[in-house]
Amino acid sequence: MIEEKATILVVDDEAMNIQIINNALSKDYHILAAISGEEALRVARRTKPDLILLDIVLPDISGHEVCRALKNDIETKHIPIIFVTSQNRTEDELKGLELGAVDYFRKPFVVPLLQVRVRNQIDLVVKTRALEKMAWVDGLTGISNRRHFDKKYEDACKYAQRNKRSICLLLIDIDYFKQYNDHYGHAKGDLVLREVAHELEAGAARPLDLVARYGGEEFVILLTDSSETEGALVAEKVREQIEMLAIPHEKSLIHQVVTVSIGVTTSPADGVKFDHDMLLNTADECLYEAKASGRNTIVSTDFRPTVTKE
Ligand SMILES: Nc1nc2c(ncn2[C@@H]2O[C@H](COP(=O)(O)OP(=O)(O)OP(=O)(O)O)[C@@H](O)[C@H]2O)c(=O)[nH]1
Repeated sequence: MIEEKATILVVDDEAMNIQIINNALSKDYHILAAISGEEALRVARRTKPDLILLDIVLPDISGHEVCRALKNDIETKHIPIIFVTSQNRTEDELKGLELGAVDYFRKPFVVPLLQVRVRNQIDLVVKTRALEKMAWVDGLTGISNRRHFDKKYEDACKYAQRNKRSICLLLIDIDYFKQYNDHYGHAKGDLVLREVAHELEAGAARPLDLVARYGGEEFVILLTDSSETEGALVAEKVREQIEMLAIPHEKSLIHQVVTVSIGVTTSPADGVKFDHDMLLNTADECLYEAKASGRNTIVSTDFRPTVTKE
């Protein structure tokens, strides 16, 4: 379920039509209104509504153009659009559907029909989101899984290159976890993975930070728009927080509690193209060094990955 009321953007240049739709739907949904095509684009980009009811004839650009623009924008292409119009020409209906609208209905409104068709679309939005979430989430820890990380990582690298920003990668590995499992059992090991994941999320809590389970007992944190100093600060904070959880680990060779080692690296901030896999390799090398230098520590480098030619 969408926890709060779903938001529907109603685009119509006639106040009376907006009023009718508002009366029919506002009990169950949060209604936003726009009276022109340009306003619709602005509101849709800013608020990302769950559904758009879009008139075709508008005073500036047509509803078809609004639909095309929204479907061409990565931020809004997923928003379902229902055309609502007094035009009843089949070619208009066809054009709307071909542009990516999910449904089409005609004025004057039959209110119960409007309500049912809107509810069906919102139900679909809710189910799709639940499925997407399942596909992205690691079942054991509830944080993002590797697939989600891979996607977000690619997007973040492109963003960094385009905008001359740097991103930070932190690879985190639990120390002597095999010994932990062997001594305390796999179920207790699972609990540790959950606690560590929780602590990582608390330590990298900015809206654009991403914490994911990278492999068995390995995690990754992606910090968008962050310098090497910031990356090292976050790494040191989470390392310390995990140590302070004081989860007993009798078989650890360094400490009698669960600890982590962390490799940190940062991408170039000058917009130069870099090899995304190599950045990950660099973080992995740092992690290896952190393990080799005694564990329960971080190793950070400003190593610049090899520039790729394109
Ligand atoms: N409980 C539990 N254990 C897991 C899971 N996935 C991987 N592991 C365990 O994680 C352990 C990883 O062990 P190693 O790669 O040898 O690393 P380590 O013992 O932590 O040693 P260092 O990294 O060198 O400190 C293995 O025992 C895996 O079985 C999981 O989902 N649950």
